[in-house]
Amino acid sequence: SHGWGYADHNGPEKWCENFPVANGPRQSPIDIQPSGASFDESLKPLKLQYDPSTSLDILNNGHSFQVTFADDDDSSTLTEGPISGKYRLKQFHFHWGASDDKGSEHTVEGKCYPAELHLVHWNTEYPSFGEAASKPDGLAVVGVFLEIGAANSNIQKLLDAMDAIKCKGMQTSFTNFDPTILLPESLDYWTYLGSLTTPPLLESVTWIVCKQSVSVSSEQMKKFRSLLFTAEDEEACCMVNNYRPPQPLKDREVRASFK
Ligand SMILES: CCCCCNS(=O)(=O)c1cc(S(N)(=O)=O)ccc1C(=O)O
Ligand SMILES: [Zn+2]
Repeated sequence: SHGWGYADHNGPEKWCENFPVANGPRQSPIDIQPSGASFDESLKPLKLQYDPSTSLDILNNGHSFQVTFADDDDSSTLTEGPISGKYRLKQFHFHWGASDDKGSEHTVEGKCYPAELHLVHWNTEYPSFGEAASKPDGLAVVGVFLEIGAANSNIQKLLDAMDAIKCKGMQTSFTNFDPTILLPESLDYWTYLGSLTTPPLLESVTWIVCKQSVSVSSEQMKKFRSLLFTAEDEEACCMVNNYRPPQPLKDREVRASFK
């Protein structure tokens, strides 16, 4: 298992061996310090327009699970917010911990959340996702924190598919799903220039992290942890702690869309 992962032998502390950009100037995630963020009145509200008919399937990709969207037209897009132009939704996925006290990638004044949702979009200025992923303004990822509280019936729709994608490489149809229902009521956000949080760690992401979290119950978090990093024919390893810890802010500013 030479591939990257989240274990001691192939986890975040080792990624720089094959991906030297891991120590680059704009790595993600970061610890967000609200007192250090500057309110920018020029930041617009996020405009998320998703067509549920673009959702295709749900997949265990060996490092998370993702819902993949058809991105061959402008049916599901992100516009406004801190970005210019139009970005298409490609997939969303989550990061989570082995227990409720950790799991998010971004932290807020050192506070970890039990999980974090990422909605990945690519700039239609470029001909494809793969092209966009290598450009400094190629990707825009919306991050949403999950906080332990009431059970979330919208997240439950995803969890009901977990048994069908238990092992790496398993996927099943997941149609007619509108990811808007996963978002918090307020779309106030922090934004900064960063990177993918998994290899290849490309420094091509405009991060848009929502200030408000959404709820998930402790029982629902146990269902996330029922997934496996491993394929059916491998020794089972629970899919937990699939998060990268916060990286140095270096010469970057974090802006807030709200006072
Ligand atoms: C061209 C290579 C790009 C690979 C990145 N793909 S991705 O969908 O943007 C992605 C983003 C992220 S993240 N956490 O949003 O940076 C994590 C995983 C993946 C993935 O590939 O599964
Ligand atoms: Zn992610």
